[in-house]
Amino acid sequence: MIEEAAKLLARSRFAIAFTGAGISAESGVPTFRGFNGLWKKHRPEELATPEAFRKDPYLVWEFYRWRMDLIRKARPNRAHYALAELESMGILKAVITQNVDDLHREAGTGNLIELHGNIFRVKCTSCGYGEYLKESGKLEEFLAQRNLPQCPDCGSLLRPDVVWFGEPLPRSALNEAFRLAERADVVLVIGTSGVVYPAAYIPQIVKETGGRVIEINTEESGITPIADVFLRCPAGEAMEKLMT
Ligand SMILES: CC(C)NC(=O)[C@H](Cc1c[nH]c2ccccc12)NC(=O)[C@H](CCCC/N=C(/NCCC(=O)O)S[C@H]1O[C@H](COP(=O)(O)OP(=O)(O)OC[C@H]2O[C@@H](n3cnc4c(N)ncnc43)[C@H](O)[C@@H]2O)[C@@H](O)[C@H]1O)NC(=O)OCc1ccccc1
Ligand SMILES: [Zn+2]
Repeated sequence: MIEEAAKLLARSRFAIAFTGAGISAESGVPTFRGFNGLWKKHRPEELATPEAFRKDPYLVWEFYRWRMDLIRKARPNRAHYALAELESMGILKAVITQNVDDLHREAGTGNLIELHGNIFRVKCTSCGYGEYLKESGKLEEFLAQRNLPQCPDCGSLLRPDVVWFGEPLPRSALNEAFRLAERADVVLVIGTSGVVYPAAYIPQIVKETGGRVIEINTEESGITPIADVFLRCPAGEAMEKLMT
C-alpha cells in the first residue's frame, strides 16, 4: 500500500493535503474524539459554540486558555514536517487543515488554509480588531490572566478567532479550499474522522472531479469509503515511510 501511495504522489500533477486532529496526536494534542470529558467532563462541541460563549464566557475562555496552554507546549511531529518538505519539493501545493493548533505553520508549511481558524488569534466581538498573540508576544501574559479579555480599541469582549459549531467558515478560506480540491489530482487525507461539514466535502470534491484519495488514519473514518489507498497507521510513521 505504501508503494502505491508513494507512486500516486510522485506521479501527481497537483497534490494537496487535508488534515484533522489525528495528525497532531503524536505531538501530544488530544483529538476531538479523544477529548470527550477530558476537560471538566465537557464535550468540546458543547463549549465551541456561540451559545456557550453567550451563556458563560468565563467558562469558554477558561476552556480555550487551557487548550492554548496545552498546545503552545506541543511541537510539530514527523508528519507535519513531511508535509512541509513535500511542499518544498514542489509535490504538495497546499495543506488544508481543520486544526487550530498552528503546528503546520510551525513546521514550515507555506500555503496553509486554516478552515476553522487559529487558537492563538483573538478577535473583537464587535469591531474588526484582531491579534495573533504569538506574534504580538502577549501570549504568556494573556494565559496568566483569568479575566474576560477586552478589545483595546472599543472595550468589547474578545473571543478566540476560531469557527464555532453553527457558525459559517471564513468565506475566502472555504472558497480557496474548494478551488484547490477541484484542481487537485491527489489528496492526502491525514487523521480526520471526516464528520464535520463543510470541511469533510474537500476529499469528496477531489474524488468527484476525477482525483485520487490517499487516507492515513489509525482506524477507518467517514472518508475511508472513498479512499483509493487506505494506510491504517499513525501519521508520523506513515509519512516517514512515504518519504523514504
Ligand atoms: C459534528 C458535525 C456533525 N457537525 C457539523 O458538521 C456542523 C453542522 C453541520 C453543518 N453542515 C452539516 C451537514 C451535515 C451534518 C452536520 C452539518 N458544522 C458546523 O457547525 C460548521 C462549523 C464546523 C466547525 C466547528 N469548529 C471546529 N473547530 C474549531 C473550534 C475549536 O477547535 O475549538 S470543528 C473541530 O472538530 C473537528 C474534529 O474532527 P477531526 O479533526 O477529524 O478530529 P476527531 O477527533 O473527530 O478525529 C480524529 C481522527 O484522527 C484519527 N487518529 C488519531 N490518532 C491518529 C494518529 N496518530 N495518526 C493518524 N490518525 C489518527 C482518529 O482515528 C480519528 O479518525 C475538526 O473539524 C475540528 O476543527 N458550521 C456550519 O455549518 O455553519 C452553517 C452556517 C452557514 C451559514 C450561516 C450560518 C451557519
Ligand atoms: Zn473592538
